[in-house]
Amino acid sequence: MPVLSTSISGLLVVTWDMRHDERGYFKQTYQHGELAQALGREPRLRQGNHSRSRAKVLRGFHIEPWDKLIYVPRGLATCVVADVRPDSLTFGTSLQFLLGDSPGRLDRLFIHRGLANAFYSHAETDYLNDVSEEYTPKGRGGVAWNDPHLNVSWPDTAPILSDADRQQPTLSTLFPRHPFLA
Ligand SMILES: Cc1cn([C@H]2C[C@H](O)[C@@H](COP(=O)(O)OP(=O)(O)O[C@H]3O[C@@H](C)C(=O)[C@@H](O)[C@H]3O)O2)c(=O)[nH]c1=O
Repeated sequence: MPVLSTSISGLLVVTWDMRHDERGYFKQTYQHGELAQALGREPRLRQGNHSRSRAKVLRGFHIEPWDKLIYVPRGLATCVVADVRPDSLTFGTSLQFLLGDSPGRLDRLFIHRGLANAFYSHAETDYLNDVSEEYTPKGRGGVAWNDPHLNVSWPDTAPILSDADRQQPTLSTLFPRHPFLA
């Protein structure tokens, strides 16, 4: 089964073998049926996104009302997914993946709506992101990339950030009475 579960429910790693020959390689990046079996429902993909980031860019933790199936076909990115769902048993935990060209992996991550994800580009990096809803700015949120509770060990302490990502709130601001943050 090429779809692996993780310690965070709703976060799946989709991994397929590469077929190499004299021309290069071929690999599948996901298959609808395998994903449906792992999710226990039909995956829904309604929009495809592509961003290119310069080296040292960090696109910070975004919480969005859609599922995401991300892929880094070129470049190298440290991708972090954080559980910021207040009712989740793994609230406040995160998992880190090195995706893209070697030493990164050409895996896809399936990220359920409501989880937060962010990435840092070690080199110029292309980031593909298929999502389950068409874009609307309504309902988008975020968490500070350097939130003290998430305590992510990013490869850079002074990355290039957007204005919005410089101003994202901390978990303590979003959930002031959450018992896990006491
Ligand atoms: C997310 C999105 C943004 N936009 C616009 C809004 C803005 O003008 C411009 C750039 O938006 P942002 O600064 O929010 O882009 P960015 O910081 O790259 O946001 C992305 O971050 C990574 C971590 C993700 O996983 C994505 O889901 C998405 O949240 O593109 C769209 O037109 N459609 C979209 O689906």
